[in-house]
Amino acid sequence: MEVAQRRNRYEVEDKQRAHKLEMDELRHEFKGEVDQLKREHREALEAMERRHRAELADEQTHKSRELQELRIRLGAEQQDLNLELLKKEREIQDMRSQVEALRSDLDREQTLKGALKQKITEMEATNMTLEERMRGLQDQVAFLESGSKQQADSFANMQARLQEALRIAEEARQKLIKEETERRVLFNKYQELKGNIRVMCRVRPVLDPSEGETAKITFPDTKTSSQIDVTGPEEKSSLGVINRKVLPFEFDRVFDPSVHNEEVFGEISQLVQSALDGYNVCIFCYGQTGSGKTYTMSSGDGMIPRATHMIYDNITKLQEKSWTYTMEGSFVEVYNEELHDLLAPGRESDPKKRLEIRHDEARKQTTVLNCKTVALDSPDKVEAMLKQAQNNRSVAATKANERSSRSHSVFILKLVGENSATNERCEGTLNLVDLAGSERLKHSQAEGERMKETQNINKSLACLGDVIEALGRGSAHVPYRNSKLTHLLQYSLGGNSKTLMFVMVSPLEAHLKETITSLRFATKVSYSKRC
Ligand SMILES: Nc1ncnc2c1ncn2[C@@H]1O[C@H](COP(=O)(O)OP(=O)(O)OP(=O)(O)O)[C@@H](O)[C@H]1O
Repeated sequence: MEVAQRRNRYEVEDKQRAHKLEMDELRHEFKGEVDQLKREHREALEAMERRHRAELADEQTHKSRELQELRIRLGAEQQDLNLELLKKEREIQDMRSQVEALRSDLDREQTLKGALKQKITEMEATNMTLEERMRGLQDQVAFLESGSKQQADSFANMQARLQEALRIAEEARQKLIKEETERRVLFNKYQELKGNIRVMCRVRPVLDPSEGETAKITFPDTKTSSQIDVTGPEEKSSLGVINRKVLPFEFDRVFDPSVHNEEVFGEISQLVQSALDGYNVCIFCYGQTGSGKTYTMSSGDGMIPRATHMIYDNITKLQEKSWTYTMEGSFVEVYNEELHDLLAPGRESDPKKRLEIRHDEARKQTTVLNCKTVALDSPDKVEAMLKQAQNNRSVAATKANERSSRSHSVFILKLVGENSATNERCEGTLNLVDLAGSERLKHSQAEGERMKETQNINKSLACLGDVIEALGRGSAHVPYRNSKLTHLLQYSLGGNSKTLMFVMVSPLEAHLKETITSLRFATKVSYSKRC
């Protein structure tokens, strides 16, 4: 049993060993097969990968070639499109220019159409007028053909009507001329009622604050503007009280500093009219240096240019009343009681050409022998003349120190009017006088030439005051011959002449004394006419 068991065990162990060998062999075989399969599989995979890679590379090459081609094609197409776009833009531009051209053509056409329409309207109107005229002519032809009796009647009728119209026109003209003569008489009466001597006062404005303190000047009469009140300098009473009196002055008119030359001329224009009507007129500007005499008289819009412009206007209007005027101007200066021609300076140094005053007693007219007169047939000539006189005065000023304020200048305007219908004649003179500065220099301070000048100015201004005063009082003796100025103006101061004295006043406190002296002088002149 044991042997059987052992044999069995040997057999089992043999079988196990054989099985194990078999198993190992099988395992070995299997492993070999698996490795082989793995190798084959890997190789197949690798081959497949290589193939796929190659295919992918081929595909990529193919696709990139296609892409390249596509890009090239797109680039070409883009270029074509750009070219097309440029072409279109050029076409649009061309079309725009065409539209513009068409539009301006249209505008032109429309303007042309408008003009043509207007022409047609005008031609239609002309046509109508022509048709009317033709009808009239046809009527005339018919009338002429209708027998001479009717024609003669009609002609006589027309002539009678024409004569009647001419008679009425002549009557109206005569009436107009007569009315002008009457107007002159009435106007002169009105002027005489207003006074043949008038005194007005003008206060100039302060030109700059640096001029100094202003004087206390008031204008209480706002209705008639005829009063000026000046607060005088300080005065000490007998009791030692210091006081300032208000000094009232009254004139025909007082112009405050705000008044312009235009308004001042409004007051004197009636006197200019009187000169045109054949009366002699004198307008003086009196006052201390710098008070505004030259500004009022001969500045660009002063009395002289305004007066001449007014005269030109009126002369033109008077032509329809058969009046024709000639106007002549001269400009002289009275310096140291001697006459000088401001339009021909230096001529009087020749004794034969010295200026001399000649009076025509019968005509009551004055002429200055050897004095240059200028025919003033246009306003330009007046301006040129004023400029020349101004230049000549300035030349003299450098020679004789402030000559303009130390001499009297007289602008003489002679106006001669003739009426062809009535044979009336009138001769008037307008004298516009810018007097020398009226400030009183103390004689002790002035010497030599200056003293002579001062004496002459004081004398001539006092003499002017005396003459006007004597005329105002109606005195039998008027001292014209006491000064060159009054002698020159003799026929423009007396009789039915008109005189206006402007007293010019400075607004400054520093000039207060001169202001009061000037106002007193003017009051003396003004009161005399009321006596
Ligand atoms: N009403 C005014 N309005 C404005 N400025 C004025 C007026 N009046 C005078 N003036 C000015 O005052 C200054 C002095 O005036 P203007 O020369 O007329 O004085 P005048 O009295 O003529 O002096 P003179 O005797 O020295 O010639 C000038 O500069 C002028 O322009």
